[in-house]
Amino acid sequence: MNELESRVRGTVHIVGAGLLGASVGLGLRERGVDVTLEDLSPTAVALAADYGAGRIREAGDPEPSVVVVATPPDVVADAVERALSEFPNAVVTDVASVKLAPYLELVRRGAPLKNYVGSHPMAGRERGGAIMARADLFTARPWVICRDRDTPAEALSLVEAIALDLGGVLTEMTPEEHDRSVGLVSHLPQVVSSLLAARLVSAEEQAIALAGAGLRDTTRIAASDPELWVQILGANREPVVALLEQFSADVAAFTAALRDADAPGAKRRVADLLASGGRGVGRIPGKHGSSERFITITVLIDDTPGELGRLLTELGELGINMEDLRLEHSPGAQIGFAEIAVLPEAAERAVADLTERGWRTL
Ligand SMILES: NC(=O)C1=CN([C@@H]2O[C@H](COP(=O)(O)OP(=O)(O)OC[C@H]3O[C@@H](n4cnc5c(N)ncnc54)[C@H](O)[C@@H]3O)[C@@H](O)[C@H]2O)C=CC1
Ligand SMILES: O=C(O)C(=O)Cc1ccc(O)cc1
Repeated sequence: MNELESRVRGTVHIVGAGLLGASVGLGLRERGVDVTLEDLSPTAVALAADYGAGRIREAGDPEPSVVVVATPPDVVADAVERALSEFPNAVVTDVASVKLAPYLELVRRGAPLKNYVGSHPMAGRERGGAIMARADLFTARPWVICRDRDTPAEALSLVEAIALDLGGVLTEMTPEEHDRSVGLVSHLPQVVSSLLAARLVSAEEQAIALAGAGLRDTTRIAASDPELWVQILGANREPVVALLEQFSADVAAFTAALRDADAPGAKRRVADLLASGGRGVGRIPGKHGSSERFITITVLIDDTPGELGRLLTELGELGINMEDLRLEHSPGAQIGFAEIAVLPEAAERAVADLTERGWRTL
């Protein structure tokens, strides 16, 4: 294995060896860090060890310098409290999707929180378990750190070292700021996506057959684990309920305007609401963390072996820097669509060069 340098000193112990725990373990192992694993489920911990996320912790192992709690949110406070008492010299962090409820619970129990620094990597997948883990899950993704006024610098820097080793982009917030923010950018989208996708359950087959990228884009996260999300939403209900109430008011205003679309001013209300959606999308950070937008060129590719490879080779030959790539299949047709994102200034030349080489673009 080609080992990279690590900023982490000592052993990292991971409690909860599922998607997040095993991904942290895999990334740190790639950098040569000594990682030990623990899970309530013997199968889960053995799986994570088999995938290379670390070794199962045994009696007599050295005390870790850092403990990463990656259990489901409802037992995070238990696991953090236990780690703080079992390893009094270690820094304990967690990766739970909510930050205020576990923190308040730890305060309520009177846990010694000097060595606890809550954190949350903004990266995940729709399905849990070590089998879905990836060493590069956190690359270029925000990693929120909730430090306290009393957090010692060494404790903070150990948690930051893990986040940075895994390619995360550090962001400091209070637990309240964190929960309000993820309520908007992660929890509300989850509910909206799930409810939208739920409309499809009883839909006619012929309607579903017409579905394309628009529906897929707006429902991708609806396939997420309901059990995890019941916990996340329950723990962050206050901000999420407020956001859902605002969202419901928007839906009601939109519905009223559309119902009376011929009334004076109604078309403008519909247009304004749609346009504000466009402005919102424009604020979502792009691949490089800025709100720079790319232009997507769609290239038609025959559904034959090697066609995509040929396209990628030719893009390289033409010196076209691809910022993102997505593949779509046309239902029922022997054709695929390669959606290539490029910088706006490169788009015109890319289309011209590809067309000259015989590619069909949309
Ligand atoms: N799934 C996602 O996309 C993301 C999840 N998170 C957070 O990461 C944490 C873990 O989530 P996932 O890895 O997706 O779940 P997961 O279900 O893949 O893994 C959780 C693991 O914790 C184990 N576990 C449960 N209770 C335990 C206990 N008391 N002691 C030790 N192990 C225990 C389970 O057996 C399981 O293997 C959650 O707090 C979640 O909010 C954070 C970012 C993204
Ligand atoms: O799909 C996405 O945008 C995600 O990155 C998913 C996700 C789910 C839960 C989290 O706590 C953080 C991230």
